[in-house]
Amino acid sequence: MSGHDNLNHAAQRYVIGVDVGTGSARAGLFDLNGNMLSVSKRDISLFRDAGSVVEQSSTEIWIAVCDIVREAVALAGVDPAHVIGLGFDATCSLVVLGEGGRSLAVGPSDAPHRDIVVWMDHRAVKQAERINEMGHEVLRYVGGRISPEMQTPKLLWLKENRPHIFDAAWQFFDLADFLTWKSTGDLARSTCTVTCKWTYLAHEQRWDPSYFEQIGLGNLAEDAFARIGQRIVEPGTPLGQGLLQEAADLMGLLPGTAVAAGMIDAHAGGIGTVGVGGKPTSNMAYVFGTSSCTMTSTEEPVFVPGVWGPYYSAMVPGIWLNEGGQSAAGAAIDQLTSFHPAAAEAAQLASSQGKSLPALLADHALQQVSHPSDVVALATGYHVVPEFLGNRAPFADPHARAIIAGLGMERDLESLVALYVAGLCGIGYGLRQIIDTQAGSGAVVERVVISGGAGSNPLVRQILADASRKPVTTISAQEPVLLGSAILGSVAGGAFSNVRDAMDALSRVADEYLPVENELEERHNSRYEAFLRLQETARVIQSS
Ligand SMILES: Nc1ncnc2c1ncn2[C@@H]1O[C@H](COP(=O)(O)OP(=O)(O)O)[C@@H](O)[C@H]1O
Ligand SMILES: O=C(CO)[C@H](O)[C@H](O)COP(=O)(O)O
Repeated sequence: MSGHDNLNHAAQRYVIGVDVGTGSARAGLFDLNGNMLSVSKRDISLFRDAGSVVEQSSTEIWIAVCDIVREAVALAGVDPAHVIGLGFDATCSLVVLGEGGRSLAVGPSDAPHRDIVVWMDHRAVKQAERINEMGHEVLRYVGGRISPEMQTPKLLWLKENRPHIFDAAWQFFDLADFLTWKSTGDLARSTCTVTCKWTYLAHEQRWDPSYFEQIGLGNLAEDAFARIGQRIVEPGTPLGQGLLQEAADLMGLLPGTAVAAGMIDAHAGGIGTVGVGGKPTSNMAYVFGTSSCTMTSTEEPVFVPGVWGPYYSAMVPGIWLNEGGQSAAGAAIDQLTSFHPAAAEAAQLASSQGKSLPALLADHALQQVSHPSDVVALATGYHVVPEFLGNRAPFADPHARAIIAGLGMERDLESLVALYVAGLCGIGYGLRQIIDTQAGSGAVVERVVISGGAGSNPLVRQILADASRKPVTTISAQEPVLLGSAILGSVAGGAFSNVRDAMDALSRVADEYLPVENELEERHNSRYEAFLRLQETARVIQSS
């Protein structure tokens, strides 16, 4: 082959990344320089019931995923034979399937298509509390406390409340592992999913049966973990024989196309971003979508009470991860703004302009100032601790609740804008609190590298930099989370020999948002003090 042919050959190889977030699934087709040639998206349903039940349908998600992959290939106009690999990431939601992959109803509605307990479902709060009281050694590797967002409390809830479903279940999957199984028929689980959400000890490459016995899930251990994962592989590992014929037909790809072991969505955002500057340990990945996830990598394990981890090899291979963030972040902004009297009118205005409500509010805020950092002045008197769905870090407290301070009788759009800015500041102060807490335990970061739907807005980035006092960096990829899953596909497809090499090659710094250094710095410092005081007050009054 001539040099010219070689170049052509490289230019004609593509990879696909699929990201299943809470509210939508996206597929992006990339070349091997990290350029995204096409993207396709579908909204996915959330079914909510009384209490904190939140469910989804794996069938709906699978159909959406196949459709968007087919669309992305068609939009880019590439020959499917030139697609060398496919990677998946998804929220860490629990999929429950019976023999032959039949959907099992996970909740009280008994609707069989509702076979996913979504990550944000807090039905297992009591089970999590009981597990925490037992204090098993494995909890050291989840920040000291298991979260009801993780899978073992959810499995225990199923066993106690829907024993017929628990007994009938053939496989319990994290959503990303479900998608790779559907695509290839391979039951392997990813180190990322089982380490972060199922208490697999990746640093020792084993499950701990005594944990499962102690908490009342001993039968999962008795059959050598056949229902939750016997073969655990690194993200990016090629699975099975690649795409099955049926999946390939649905996706418009060739059977045998390499499929990579996947990742949780936040972690894909992490590998899509933290490689910039060549030093993942200096960078905190911040994935700002429905929730927010802070992902910090260290060479040695760092134990930070209240911050999930340390997890070995769960994101960047061969190093440790601490994961914090907030359960509701974009969702907190949505909830906060929905209470305001001007919300419905503003939402209509936004839709008439083809924007989301938060995007409209950000634009309105920017129109009133000469520099983005100045928007903090619009929020004067308003303070928000946006913990609508508990505190993920650094308190690991699912019972924590939000506080909104400073409300008057205002009904106008301006006050809604002010509330929105105060909400974003609150998200930024939560980030600052996590950065400070981790630094106190030895995990120091120099910058925040941002991704996620909410993180794509320039005003959001500037407010986060000002509130957290860290530079906020963006990478050149338009969709860093999709790039992360495409990186996995590129490794499985043989374009790179490992994830680290692919990260180095494909992520490039784009912009940097520096923390403001004029008198507004002091304004943020005093607002941060107010945030801490209000958060403490919320904790004190929680049970009264
Ligand atoms: N400019 C913005 N300001 C604040 N929040 C935003 C903004 N744009 C989007 N969001 C929020 O981000 C969330 C969607 O992010 P995305 O990453 O697409 O979601 P998913 O969790 O489904 O992956 C929604 O809660 C949305 O309201
Ligand atoms: O717990 C998670 C990561 O560890 C969830 O998957 C995540 O928080 C949900 O992600 P998103 O906000 O992007 O929908």
